[in-house]
Amino acid sequence: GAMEESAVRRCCLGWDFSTQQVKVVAVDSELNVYYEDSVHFDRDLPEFGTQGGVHVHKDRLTVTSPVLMWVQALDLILEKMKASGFDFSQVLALSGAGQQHGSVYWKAGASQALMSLSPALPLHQQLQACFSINDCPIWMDSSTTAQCRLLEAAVGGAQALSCLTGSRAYERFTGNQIAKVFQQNPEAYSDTERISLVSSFAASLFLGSYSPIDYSDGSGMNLLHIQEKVWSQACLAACAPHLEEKLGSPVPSCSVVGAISSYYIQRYGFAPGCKVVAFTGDNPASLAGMRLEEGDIAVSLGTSDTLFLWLQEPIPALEGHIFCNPVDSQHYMALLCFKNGSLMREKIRDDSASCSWSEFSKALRSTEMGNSGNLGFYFDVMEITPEIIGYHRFNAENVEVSAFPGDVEIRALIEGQFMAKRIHAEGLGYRVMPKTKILATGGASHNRDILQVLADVFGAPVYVIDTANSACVGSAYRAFHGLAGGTDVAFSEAMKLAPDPSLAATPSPGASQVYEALLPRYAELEQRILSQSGRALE
Ligand SMILES: O=C(CO)[C@@H](O)[C@H](O)CF
Repeated sequence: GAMEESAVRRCCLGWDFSTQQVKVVAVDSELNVYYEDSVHFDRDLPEFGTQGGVHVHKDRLTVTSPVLMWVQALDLILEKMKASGFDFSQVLALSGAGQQHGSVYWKAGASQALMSLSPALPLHQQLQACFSINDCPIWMDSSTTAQCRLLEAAVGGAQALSCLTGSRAYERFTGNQIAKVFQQNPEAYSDTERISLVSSFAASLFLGSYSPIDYSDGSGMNLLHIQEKVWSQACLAACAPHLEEKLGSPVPSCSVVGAISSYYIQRYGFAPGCKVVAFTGDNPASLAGMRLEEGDIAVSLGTSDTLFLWLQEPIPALEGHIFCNPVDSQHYMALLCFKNGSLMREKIRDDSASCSWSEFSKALRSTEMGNSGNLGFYFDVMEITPEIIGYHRFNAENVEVSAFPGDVEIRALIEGQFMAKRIHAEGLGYRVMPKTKILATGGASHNRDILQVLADVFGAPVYVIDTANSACVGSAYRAFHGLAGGTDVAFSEAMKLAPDPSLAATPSPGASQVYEALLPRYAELEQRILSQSGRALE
């Protein structure tokens, strides 16, 4: 009735400034998502001429996005929300996410403009002259290989940099991008009073002043000492001069960084006490949205497969990325990317299951766990984890063979993909625990027979979750967590009202015996293939 409709619906907002769009969700105090909206850069802001939200430059290595497009997208989405009658006065707090690694360069004097925004005007008209670089480097850029080599050399090599910052040097990581800006555009660099990540840039828009960089997204820069949670002086010095003063000090990801700027109170009707909780990277925010807990692992089965790990004691390596954990600042998270994901599964489905997923599933059901000792490695494109390409099949005696029968091939592909995931996750310090849950998402997570193999290989139950808005939802959850007291309250405690994921598969009896025997063989054969290709670990 009328009372319910008009009843106070306190909420938190979760934002996502991603590569292709700005998205927002409203989550009520029972942790239900009841509103969402989005602005797509290509479709809604065509004057910027982006494709997929980005500009790929002629050198095909440099990839940027216009910062004023992100600013204008926020104007648009707030106008859309206002036009739809969204009641901003009910927003208790907001947080958000940004595509990782991208960097925003605020021009000297910009903080004045941020602090004195006129509520009569949209943001983009007032921030036009606030950026020393208008085309921001983003995660798809791969033009900084030289800067990566210099940074690794400056700290004693790739493994040393990984121990210090959680990753070897990667072209997209922000420190290397800042180094390139300093080297190629020194005037712009010296005219820069503040450098933000996309996440802390977005938070700054809501704050009306510069928001600090959070530990978790800051871990994606090759600059933050992830154990000490301070900028590494050696990394800063190797990238650019006077960098620390342009970055400001990093903060725990659950920090309340301030109250919303009066600009939003006057222009949109936000409540004066609305809090801003530090924004973070889209992947850390997704970990929060999936409500990953200690011992859990999230497997996103997409074009490439991505693992989200919760780590207590990370083992930095030359593959994968370790970040400070966004919801527990004493712990860590890791990302591991496996490039041969669904495209590889579809290829084997076409070649060995006559293009049919039901034939594919039948083959999995008609073959035994362990595949009678047959093992396969299937990489149509150069794999990232580890760097292997091609098909490699071995029989129970570890003899390489050129082919398997169709159904053996199908099980060898799926068992191999999941054994690789477990082996490389454990290489970063992940350990399956009695309370471990595997959260599966993405296309292949709709195939129950594939999930059964996942449960068997890990010896843990598999749950299916929907992660369509996970970065936004995770940001709204983090806003509630920040409101509830952040570091003093366990995130899982703040999340106890959220809906539970649905159980999809539990390990078959005898699974752990089968894979405890197979996993070391798989690891050994992987090393054999690597050494034959001259890429084995020393
Ligand atoms: O580079 C990445 C993570 O390291 C991507 O997932 C970006 O965060 C996507 F925005």
